[in-house]
Amino acid sequence: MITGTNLRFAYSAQKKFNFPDIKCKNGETLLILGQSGKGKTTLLHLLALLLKPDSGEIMIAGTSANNLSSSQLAQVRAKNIGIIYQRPHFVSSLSVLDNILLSNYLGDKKPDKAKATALAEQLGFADHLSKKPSRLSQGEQQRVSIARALMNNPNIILADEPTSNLDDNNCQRVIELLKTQSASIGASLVVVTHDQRLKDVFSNQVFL
Ligand SMILES: Nc1ncnc2c1ncn2[C@@H]1O[C@H](COP(=O)(O)OP(=O)(O)OP(=O)(O)O)[C@@H](O)[C@H]1O
Repeated sequence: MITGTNLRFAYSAQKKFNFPDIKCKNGETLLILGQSGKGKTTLLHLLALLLKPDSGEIMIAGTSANNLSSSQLAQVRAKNIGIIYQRPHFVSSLSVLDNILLSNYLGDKKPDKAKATALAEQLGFADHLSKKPSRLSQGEQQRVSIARALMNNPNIILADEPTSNLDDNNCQRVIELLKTQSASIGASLVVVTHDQRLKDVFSNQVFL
């Protein structure tokens, strides 16, 4: 479960955010909708413990992130959270498969090639596993980043605009996969987006 309570964050005196409270229990989904510039990525990065709020509290699996050191925050993140970034960051010299397996290394786990291959098949990019990420289309890269986020069976999956580069077919496929995967491992799934196509497929919603 992840909660964000009374979260405030400012980039500057002019750019301040006061976010609504967030709660997503294990096995549940939450859609956070907002137009461009409303702070969706900022909120997701706060929930991912990549940014520190000026006030308020984030609780991850019953532990408050307040007062944790940077190395403790990194540990909580690696153990609990799978993040799908708005723009995927890959190691360009590694293959798609090795980029996915990096999650296992970073999470202190043995590389699980069978799982990476199974996810690639489910997400429709199994033919590209040996290629360099730069040879894939944006939509394909987005699906690779989803596989990478799911590799360590996270308790919490945070997705930043996971469907924005996808056509309707792939949009449906990706959302189904995210929902099925998070339900099967009992994870909380939090999606931030401005993609109105997702409005009807998530029952819990928060608007920024
Ligand atoms: N590092 C930063 N320093 C200063 N301002 C920033 C920084 N990052 C984001 N902002 C500003 O904060 C606001 C919210 O940005 P954020 O990326 O969270 O919005 P968003 O809702 O995700 O937008 P989009 O849908 O366009 O990605 C924007 O006006 C942005 O310019």
